[in-house]
Amino acid sequence: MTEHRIITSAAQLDDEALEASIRPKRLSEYLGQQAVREQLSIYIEAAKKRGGALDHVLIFGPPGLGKTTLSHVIANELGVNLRSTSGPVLERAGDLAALLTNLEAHDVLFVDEIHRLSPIVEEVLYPAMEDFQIDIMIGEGPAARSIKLDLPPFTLIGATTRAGLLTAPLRDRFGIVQRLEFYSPEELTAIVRRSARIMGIPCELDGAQEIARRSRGTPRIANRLLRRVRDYAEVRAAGHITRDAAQAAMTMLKVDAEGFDELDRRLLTVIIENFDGGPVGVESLAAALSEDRGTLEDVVEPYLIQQGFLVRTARGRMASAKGWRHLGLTPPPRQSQAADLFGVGDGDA
Ligand SMILES: Nc1ncnc2c1ncn2[C@@H]1O[C@H](COP(=O)(O)OP(=O)(O)OP(=O)(O)O)[C@@H](O)[C@H]1O
Ligand SMILES: [Mg+2]
Repeated sequence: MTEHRIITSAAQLDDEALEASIRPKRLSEYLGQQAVREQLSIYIEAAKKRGGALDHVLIFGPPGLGKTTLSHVIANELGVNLRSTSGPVLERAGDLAALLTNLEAHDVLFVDEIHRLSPIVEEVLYPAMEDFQIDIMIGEGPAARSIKLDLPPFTLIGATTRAGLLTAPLRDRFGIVQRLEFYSPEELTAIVRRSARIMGIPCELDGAQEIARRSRGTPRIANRLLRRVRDYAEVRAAGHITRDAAQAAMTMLKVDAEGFDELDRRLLTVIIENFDGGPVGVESLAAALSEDRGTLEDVVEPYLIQQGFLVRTARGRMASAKGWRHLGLTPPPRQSQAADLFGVGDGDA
């Protein structure tokens, strides 16, 4: 059911054609993420000056924040090719070896969902990352022997929503680690305006702001909401995205003032009504919502936690006082104290 969420941060098919034209290609078009951009621009320039490959880069953060985009931007800025694959696709050691031996000097190999690499493939990656070498097995049985192959110096860019699931030896081999943060409403406003300009949609500042505020800190959601608001505006508002048109469209889409949709509200409601506001374990919560645990942890919770509607404690999830109030409920005294004052982090709220 998550696939049908208008504000889902997972990629959807109908987005793809438009995405290609909207997706930033240079660092200067990559809005927000100030710290990440500053650091990377220095590392990229230094690598170019040295005439060497950029150090390996690990990018992590919730879905839709721009990990894939940033990887392409890095390759563009370096002026090299990007070869793309993903953890689950690389089933055998040979799959990775084939990719690696086809790289040109200083190319980028992008591995999406790098936390899902199989252990065998990961073993091949270690010497490749460290010494630009791989061991290949030739033949089978008693006659089999392994030969060492030299690789051109390359840059591995790994992306993941779950940095915590990476093995330590893999994590340690990345010289540059960048965490993407949720975007501010101002940054998202700039992203919406840029996308609208590229798509040729007249969009007023307060229309863009309204969309930005409801985008859960996520550019992918901002761009998706923009397209749906455009549809609405074309039919009801002469194609012009104003604040009123944006509000009306999002009311129709059941995206509320905080940018929450049914699933966000259902999650808070279930914690409050079924579990007295928590704490409740993620498994019980997933069962009560008939949702996949991974979806809750990767897609739904991070924004609710970042915005302080939900608190993760050692004993499970709790709705904060803000969470109660969002649903129009009065938080019990215990809730407002425990969750808001002491609940942040792993304390025993
Ligand atoms: N910094 C940014 N500035 C402008 N647009 C952005 C930025 N980051 C992402 N976007 C837009 O958001 C879309 C989603 O980004 P992207 O696909 O890179 O996310 P992701 O982090 O790789 O997500 P996933 O975890 O699902 O793979 C992009 O197609 C792009 O149009
Ligand atoms: Mg991606």
